Amino acid sequence: MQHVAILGSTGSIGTQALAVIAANREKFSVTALAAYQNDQLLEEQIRLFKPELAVLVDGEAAGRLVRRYHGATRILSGEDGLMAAATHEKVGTVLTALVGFSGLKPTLAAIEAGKAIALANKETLVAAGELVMSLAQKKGVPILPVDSEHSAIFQCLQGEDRKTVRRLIITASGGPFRGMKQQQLKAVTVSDCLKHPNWSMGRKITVDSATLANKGLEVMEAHWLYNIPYEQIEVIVHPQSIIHSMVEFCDGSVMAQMGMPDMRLPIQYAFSYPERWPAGYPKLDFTAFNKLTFEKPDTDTFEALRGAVAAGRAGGSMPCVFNAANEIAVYAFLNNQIGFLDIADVIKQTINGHQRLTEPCLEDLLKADSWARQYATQIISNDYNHRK
Ligand SMILES: NC(=O)C1=CN([C@@H]2O[C@H](COP(=O)(O)OP(=O)(O)OC[C@H]3O[C@@H](n4cnc5c(N)ncnc54)[C@H](OP(=O)(O)O)[C@@H]3O)[C@@H](O)[C@H]2O)C=CC1
Ligand SMILES: CC(=O)[C@@H](O)[C@H](O)COP(=O)(O)O
Ligand SMILES: [Mn+2]
Repeated sequence: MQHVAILGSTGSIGTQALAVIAANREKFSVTALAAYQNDQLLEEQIRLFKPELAVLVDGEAAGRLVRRYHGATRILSGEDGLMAAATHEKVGTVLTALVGFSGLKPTLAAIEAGKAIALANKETLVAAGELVMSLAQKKGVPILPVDSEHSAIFQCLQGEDRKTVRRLIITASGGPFRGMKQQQLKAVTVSDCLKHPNWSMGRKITVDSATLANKGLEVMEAHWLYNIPYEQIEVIVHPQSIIHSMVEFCDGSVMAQMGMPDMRLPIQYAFSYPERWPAGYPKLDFTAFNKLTFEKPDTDTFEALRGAVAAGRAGGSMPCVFNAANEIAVYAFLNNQIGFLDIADVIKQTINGHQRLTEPCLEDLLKADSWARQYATQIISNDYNHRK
């Protein structure tokens, strides 16, 4: 029986993780659930999964839940509540499915407390890969990938000697604007952007997929998860999202992991590893997908990918700053404060304004993150607000 905590239980990954658990009820006990403010959905989840602890970071939302709910689950709020869920003594595995930099502190706390991490929150590794991976190594806890590409690579690497890996090939769908040039991208709307061709996901990652920043974040995530230099990580556009990523070995042999674009698969594998459990999710029909195609990413048009890889290569505090600027720019875009192409521009300006720290500690990264958020917010209010 696995005792799990799900941080971000009301989101796209969180709800799919609970679907995996519901389909394998005898294997799991859901000990803690945490979300930001969706008290209605969290209450439903409490009634279904009966956790010992449920957390809403937002105090008002937690207050609403406390007034309505009178069962056995303890309800907490705020950052302290989130930390309590991440470190609950009965929990063995913590699924980190919060969105953004907010995942970092609870993930570090969970590792410190010796929990296995099923990691969906890629921003944690982007912002603080060195700290997270070295703490995990020190504590002897596994970081099990949930992100589909990293799960694919993890599966391809099973039983292989890491020294024989020549390169990781990360696939990208290309997003809803694949093939477009900057002139066309000037006019795209939030609603165009939220129509991902293959995956149904939260709003932030869906915008990241459209700018290709998601692929840049994933390159950094792979660098830290698999301890592999950037020169050995390649991105290839594969519009069908059937091959989830590949590993090329020193003899030229390439292993690929394939499947329907369905996050329940990698989520389940992160929970079941080292076992593989049966599942009733839709299976791949090769006659329906009889053409798998590949192209080079257009980094002149989708500049965020090139910027992310450059930030990753620069290292130190730069990836953390890239991530923070991206988060601010994405939410500004979602709030119609800036256009689609401005996202990459805000990131670029923030990166250019940053004095990189070479070996940042956690406090340095927290400062770099908040500096970048303020800087990017200032750019948006100075440079873009007057254009509207
Ligand atoms: N969705 C997907 O298919 C994939 C997602 N990922 C990664 O997984 C992570 C989650 O993505 P996704 O599920 O799409 O996101 P969603 O926006 O759908 O869900 C985010 C979840 O995190 C909670 N949350 C948001 N901010 C905070 C905060 N400050 N403190 C505590 N909880 C918070 C939300 O609560 P509330 O609902 O109450 O606001 C919600 O439960 C991201 O890092 C993403 O990049 C990776 C691969 C695929
Ligand atoms: C499902 C998943 O893992 C996402 O990160 C997905 O990869 C997004 O699709 P893109 O390939 O368009 O970024
Ligand atoms: Mn992914």
